[in-house]
Amino acid sequence: MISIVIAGPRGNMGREAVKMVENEDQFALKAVVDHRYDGISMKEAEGMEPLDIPVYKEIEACFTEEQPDVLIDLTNPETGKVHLRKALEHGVRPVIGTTGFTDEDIKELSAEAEKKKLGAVIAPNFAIGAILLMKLSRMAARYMDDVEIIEQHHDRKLDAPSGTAMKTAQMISEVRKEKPQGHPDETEAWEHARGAEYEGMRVHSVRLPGRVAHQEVIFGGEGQTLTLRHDSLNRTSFMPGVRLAVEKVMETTGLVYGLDEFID
Ligand SMILES: NC(=O)C1=CN([C@@H]2O[C@H](COP(=O)(O)OP(=O)(O)OC[C@H]3O[C@@H](n4cnc5c(N)ncnc54)[C@H](OP(=O)(O)O)[C@@H]3O)[C@@H](O)[C@H]2O)C=CC1
Ligand SMILES: O=C(O)C1=N[C@H](C(=O)O)C[C@H](O)C1
Repeated sequence: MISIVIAGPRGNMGREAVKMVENEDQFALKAVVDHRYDGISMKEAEGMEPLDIPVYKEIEACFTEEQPDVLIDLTNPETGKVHLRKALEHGVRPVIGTTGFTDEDIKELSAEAEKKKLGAVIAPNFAIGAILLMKLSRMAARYMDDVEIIEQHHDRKLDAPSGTAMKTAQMISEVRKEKPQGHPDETEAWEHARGAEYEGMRVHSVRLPGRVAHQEVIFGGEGQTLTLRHDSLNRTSFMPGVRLAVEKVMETTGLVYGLDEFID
């Protein structure tokens, strides 16, 4: 049995994660962390599943003598970083779905997990299709090195570019030599018209009500283009990946950034 704490249980992702954990026989939900409630049970809190599970404001309250095995964090980048560090300090394995971390953050958090000799996962996208999109993009970039990424999300999203777009660009850069794209003399009459830039690749972030989570990776070559696209149509699409991350974090040591390592 894997004992789990979830941070962010009222959120879009947190609500789905609570349901998933409750439905899996090999998982037990020990407590949830929500900055708006403390010392009550989930069934007494507005916007939570009607469960008899304790809610704490501070994550330390969950790390009592009966330690959980895993923390799932689905909050925001500032909170996610604090939670990851505190989990490691208490010997609890973090699975962080929260996005908005910089390359520096990942390096620092990776060193901390290594020092503690504990498994940790930061997964910018839990959807299996999105992970395949990233892997296929890396494969395509070996042959087509002109590439732009367009990610689209709901307009409640805090971070840009999405964690998925950042990880995709990083995976592409493993095989693509850094180079500028577009016309060498191109100009922008309106600032940011060409989007964000990562090693010469351009990344465009669309935020609209009605969207959930979508990404296109477009490769261009002489007389041809290749478009790879993934769409998450609801948050349930992320749950098989959350389940996989929880199972894998129990078997690993050090930080794994992205579920691509777990999918052959
Ligand atoms: N890896 C993946 O596959 C996916 C990752 N995400 C990422 O997950 C994160 C959450 O997304 P989503 O569920 O849509 O966002 P929501 O805004 O719907 O949920 C976030 C929740 O966290 C709560 N929260 C904020 N601060 C704290 C805190 N200190 N302690 C506990 N809870 C806190 C918020 O409460 P309040 O509203 O009161 O502030 C809110 O209920 C984002 O970073 C998003 O990018 C999203 C989808 C998939
Ligand atoms: O905020 C979201 O919704 C999502 N965030 C993740 C990201 O930033 O890539 C994963 C998915 O795209 C949904």
